Amino acid sequence: MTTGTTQVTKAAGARAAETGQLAVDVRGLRKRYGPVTAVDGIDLAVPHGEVFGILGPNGAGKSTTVEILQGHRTRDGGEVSVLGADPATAGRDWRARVGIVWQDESAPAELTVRETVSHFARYYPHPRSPADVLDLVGLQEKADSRIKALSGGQRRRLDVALGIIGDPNLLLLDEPTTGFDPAARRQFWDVIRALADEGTTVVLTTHYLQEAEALADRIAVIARGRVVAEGEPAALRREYGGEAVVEWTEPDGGPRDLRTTTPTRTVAELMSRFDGEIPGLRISRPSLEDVYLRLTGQEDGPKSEEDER
Ligand SMILES: Nc1ncnc2c1ncn2[C@@H]1O[C@H](COP(=O)(O)OP(=O)(O)OP(=O)(O)O)[C@@H](O)[C@H]1O
Repeated sequence: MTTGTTQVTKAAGARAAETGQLAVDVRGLRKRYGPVTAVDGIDLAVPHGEVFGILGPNGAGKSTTVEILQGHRTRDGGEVSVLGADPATAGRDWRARVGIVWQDESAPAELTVRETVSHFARYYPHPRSPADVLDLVGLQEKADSRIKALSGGQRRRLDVALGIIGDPNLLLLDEPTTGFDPAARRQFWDVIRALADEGTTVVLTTHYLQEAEALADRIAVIARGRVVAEGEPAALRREYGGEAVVEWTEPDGGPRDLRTTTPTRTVAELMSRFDGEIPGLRISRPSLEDVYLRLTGQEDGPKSEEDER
């Protein structure tokens, strides 16, 4: 359910989209910490209404990038426009339109969930209704629970509730599900999808490939402070996936495999050679995980949900 205010601000987002203005427009972003180059010339273009994933291994420069978008970190170079303003100098009105999900929001443990959300709503000129927000994040049944009694996953959903109570046009999330168990992670994804369905632009960082693939319309893969690939998950797989592998078993029992960009032709040739079923036929394509590992040059691979069980 959306409030009247939500419709008005989302309509403003749609108008910006019509005029071709991007929600996030970053060009040549650079940031150093002493001798360490954390961000080394990043470009990002996120249209209104998109869920955009910044994916990369530890230390790639994701948090630094998002903190600059939030206006919480200075940059050394490049141009940054977020909802049409430079975060380094944007004022209060801009802050009210950008939702930030803090980790470990310092909400008073003795307050109830409803009291906390209602309290934070007062900071914003056009807040959403606290009841709608609790509904959206799936905390309506916990509305009268004290914060100290929430589970970790519920606590994180409260953090999201506080990030969206001001009815932002853009939500910026830095590694929102780190430390979640698989069930909590899936519930959290549902919350993000619900926001996206309402038209909220979402930029989130993650080092979980599966999370980026599940949520993002487009992904920027970053490594060592640079964007190494960008596009829709399926397009990335197509573009960087390379060849398919066709495997089969010869009549003498010998296993065979062939790397090819035309697996259909290979199978057609095999069909003309074999009478009936081709023994042991298997066609595999590189997964997005294979692509990600190659792009980021990781030896030990990205984290998966399984690692955290
Ligand atoms: N305040 C800081 N002072 C000095 N170096 C920093 C600081 N913050 C980050 N760095 C360094 O900058 C690089 C990028 O860090 P950043 O936190 O942006 O990466 P990240 O992709 O978010 O990593 P993670 O997934 O581990 O959070 C790393 O080498 C990191 O050690």
